[in-house]
Amino acid sequence: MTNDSTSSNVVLQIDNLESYYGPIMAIRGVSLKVHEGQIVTVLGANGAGKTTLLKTISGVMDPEKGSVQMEGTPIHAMEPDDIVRRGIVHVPEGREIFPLMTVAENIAMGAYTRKDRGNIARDEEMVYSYFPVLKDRRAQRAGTLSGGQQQMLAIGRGLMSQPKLMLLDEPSLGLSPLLTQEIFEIIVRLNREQKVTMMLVEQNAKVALDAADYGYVMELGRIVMDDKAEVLAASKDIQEFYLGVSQDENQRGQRRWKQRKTWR
Ligand SMILES: Nc1ncnc2c1ncn2[C@@H]1O[C@H](COP(=O)(O)OP(=O)(O)OP(=O)(O)O)[C@@H](O)[C@H]1O
Repeated sequence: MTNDSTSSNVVLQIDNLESYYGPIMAIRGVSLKVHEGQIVTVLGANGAGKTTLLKTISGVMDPEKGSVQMEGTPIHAMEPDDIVRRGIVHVPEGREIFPLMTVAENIAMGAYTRKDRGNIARDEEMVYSYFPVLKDRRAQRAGTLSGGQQQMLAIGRGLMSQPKLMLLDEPSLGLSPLLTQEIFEIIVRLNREQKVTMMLVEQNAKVALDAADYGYVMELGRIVMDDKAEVLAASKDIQEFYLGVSQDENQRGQRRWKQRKTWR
């Protein structure tokens, strides 16, 4: 099974990727595809290699083997700035906003790689239209924002580079279920309305599969399963390992699963 059921262009293609931290092999022969317009999720538990995969795509880490291609061009030997200029932006785990700078300054920083400087004010307004709370707080230091607002700022700053592909590392991390839902609704709107293709890594399989078109599951640095998001959401293995449903409990478990409002 590969992510080939759509005829749209392949934005990102990864083949047999291997990445290491010193002697530790964190990515073990990963291959995947992301098509234009899709939301693709990579699910996996702590330490599965999701962050390392995103760091290797965005050029923060160099792979030992394999290739990363964007629209057919190899990018795995490029510098991170050049990868941003080509249209891939990485919204890191923990947001990594600039805490002492204001919200407006953080957003302006997102445009640092842009050659076309003409439409920056227009794009700032676009970001504020998705995240009105940031507009209200644009003169406030970013470090004083709540966790959810910082996540919004990290996404907003990423949008300022005019990405074709946004890499999102655990956007739900540390957020309440309600805020997680709100952030994911905005991610889906950005995908549909601003035509930003999304690759998001998550431990929260429920929200990620609800939003995604296609999903890959990582374990110990490998892809162990991939399929359309709705097929993964219905799969027994996914329900058992990632959605907290025990198959041994049979009907009792099934009943409880149906009653649960959230799966995590
Ligand atoms: N800086 C590092 N030095 C050495 N090993 C690391 C480093 N960062 C991650 N690892 C190891 O690489 C493997 C993959 O880690 P990675 O952070 O990519 O996983 P993850 O799926 O993103 O998990 P998490 O959700 O906890 O971030 C793990 O075994 C981890 O211990």
